[in-house]
Amino acid sequence: MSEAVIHADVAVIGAGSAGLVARRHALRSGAKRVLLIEGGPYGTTCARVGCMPSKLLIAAADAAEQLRSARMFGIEAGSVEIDGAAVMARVQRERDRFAGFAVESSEAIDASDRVRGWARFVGPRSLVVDTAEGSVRVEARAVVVATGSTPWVPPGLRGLGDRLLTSDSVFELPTLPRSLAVVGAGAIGLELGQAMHRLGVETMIFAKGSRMPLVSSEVMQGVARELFEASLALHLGVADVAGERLEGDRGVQLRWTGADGGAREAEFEYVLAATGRRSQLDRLDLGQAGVELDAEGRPTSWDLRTTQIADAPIFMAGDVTGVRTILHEASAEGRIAGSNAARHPDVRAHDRQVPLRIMFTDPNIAVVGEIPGDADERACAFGEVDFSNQGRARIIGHAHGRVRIYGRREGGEILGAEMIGPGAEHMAHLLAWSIEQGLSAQRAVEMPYYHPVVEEGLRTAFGELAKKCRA
Ligand SMILES: Cc1cc2nc3c(=O)[nH]c(=O)nc-3n(C[C@H](O)[C@H](O)[C@H](O)COP(=O)(O)OP(=O)(O)OC[C@H]3O[C@@H](n4cnc5c(N)ncnc54)[C@H](O)[C@@H]3O)c2cc1C
Ligand SMILES: NC(=O)c1ccc[n+]([C@@H]2O[C@H](COP(=O)([O-])OP(=O)(O)OC[C@H]3O[C@@H](n4cnc5c(N)ncnc54)[C@H](O)[C@@H]3O)[C@@H](O)[C@H]2O)c1
Repeated sequence: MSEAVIHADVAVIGAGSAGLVARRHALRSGAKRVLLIEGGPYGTTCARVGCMPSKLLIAAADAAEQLRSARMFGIEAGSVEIDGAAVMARVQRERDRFAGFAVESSEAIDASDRVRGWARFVGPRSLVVDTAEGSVRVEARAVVVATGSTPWVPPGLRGLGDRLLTSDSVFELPTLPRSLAVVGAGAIGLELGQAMHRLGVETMIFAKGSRMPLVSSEVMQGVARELFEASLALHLGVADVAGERLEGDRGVQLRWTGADGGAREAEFEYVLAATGRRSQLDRLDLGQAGVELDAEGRPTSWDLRTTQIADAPIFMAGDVTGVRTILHEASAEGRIAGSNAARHPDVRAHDRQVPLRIMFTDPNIAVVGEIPGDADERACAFGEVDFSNQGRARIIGHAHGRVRIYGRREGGEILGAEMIGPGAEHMAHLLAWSIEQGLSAQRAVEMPYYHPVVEEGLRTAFGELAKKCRA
């Protein structure tokens, strides 16, 4: 039987955040027919298993923490009782609401412009999609690969069966676990590990690396380690983390080698692998598209400003690139990829936004723009503020953390910032917008600052930076 063939101007593989935006922008840029191909569930990673459920769990943890910390203000809230089933029910209810909107936006697309199944390349412009009804051939003038990423689990944890969690499954738990080993201290490990700890789950966090995420200078590394090690059972620099599923309800026996070289073990009800994510390229057979691939199957050439793979009629956007693996960058890349795919071969380079990353831990960790290394010391300077003595931070009982703002010595242009502290998620936005506007440290000091707010700390750091710069 011959395969059905669908002709399209642009084929978008993946109905996640990047793919949905790419489809819209391909249509806006003149494509007449855009085909959206999705192999998994609609609803997007962000809404189903990513940004939204993780922030919902953190919101519950923050509520518990606020009650506990009320004592500092002379308020006795009594013992904090956590109803794990109710916590997870709210996470799931609100998550379903968010994911429902994303499902609706996919299902609103005309059925003839959608295919459900896993796509693979059979040529630079040709795909085969394995659908429930058989395979479909797609011929497109250009293709957008927006296939996202999936959790990676180290071999030592793969045999844990029903007691192994990843971010794909943890939000499905009917109630909070009694105890949890979180393997990985990146964005997922620290956000979820801290939330679980605050929700009364006996939590230990382990990571192979010995550095804290996002911040790069040694000073900020020190601040991050000190703050998080003081409040969490955080074990950095461990090796050989491996587990064994125990019988019945006993959970998991986890073994690891501590940073001091000593062998350790402990029992946990569940293990959460938060050990990084891998681009979903495996099903795609990109080699068949004539794209040059490295040893890990990734394209050797991808342009951040055009999103094009080498000079192929193929564009790549979102987590699959493995470069800027966060939501607003997936959307930005979707916009570029969609419009360039529609215009191909008239491919245009777009300026990318100032990098901005935020971890929703308490305190927040954030990094904005470019962080100069030690080698750039002659051209760049920094100004700092320590939040342990900052007015508003002391008032609200969150007097910890530090902000370091970097700028160019010649002219004082603000380049970037590393921050750990109260409200860093908001201050990071101010900084990102300032950098986008080309603001100098001298001008930033002259901006309005209400009193008393944590942003006054930024003025202190801008002031110190301005003194080190020539106007
Ligand atoms: C726990 C967690 C918390 C996060 N928190 C934040 C946060 O607070 N802020 C933030 O900015 N980012 C956060 N992120 C990251 C953010 O979720 C991602 O950057 C974003 O969702 C990536 O979108 P995407 O479109 O690239 O991928 P996805 O939304 O994963 O879409 C890819 C789609 O492609 C489909 N697909 C794959 N291969 C094929 C194929 N061969 N054929 C057909 N379809 C295919 C998949 O099924 C999937 O639906 C978080 C991620 C996680 C896991
Ligand atoms: N707030 C946010 O923006 C946010 C929140 C959550 C997730 N995310 C996205 O999800 C991505 C993935 O997050 P992640 O935390 O899984 O990855 P990550 O790469 O940030 O961190 C991986 C961690 O796992 C550890 N690790 C790796 N292999 C190990 C092993 N074999 N044994 C022990 N430890 C090991 C590393 O040392 C590191 O601490 C992030 O990079 C980000 O793009 C973003």
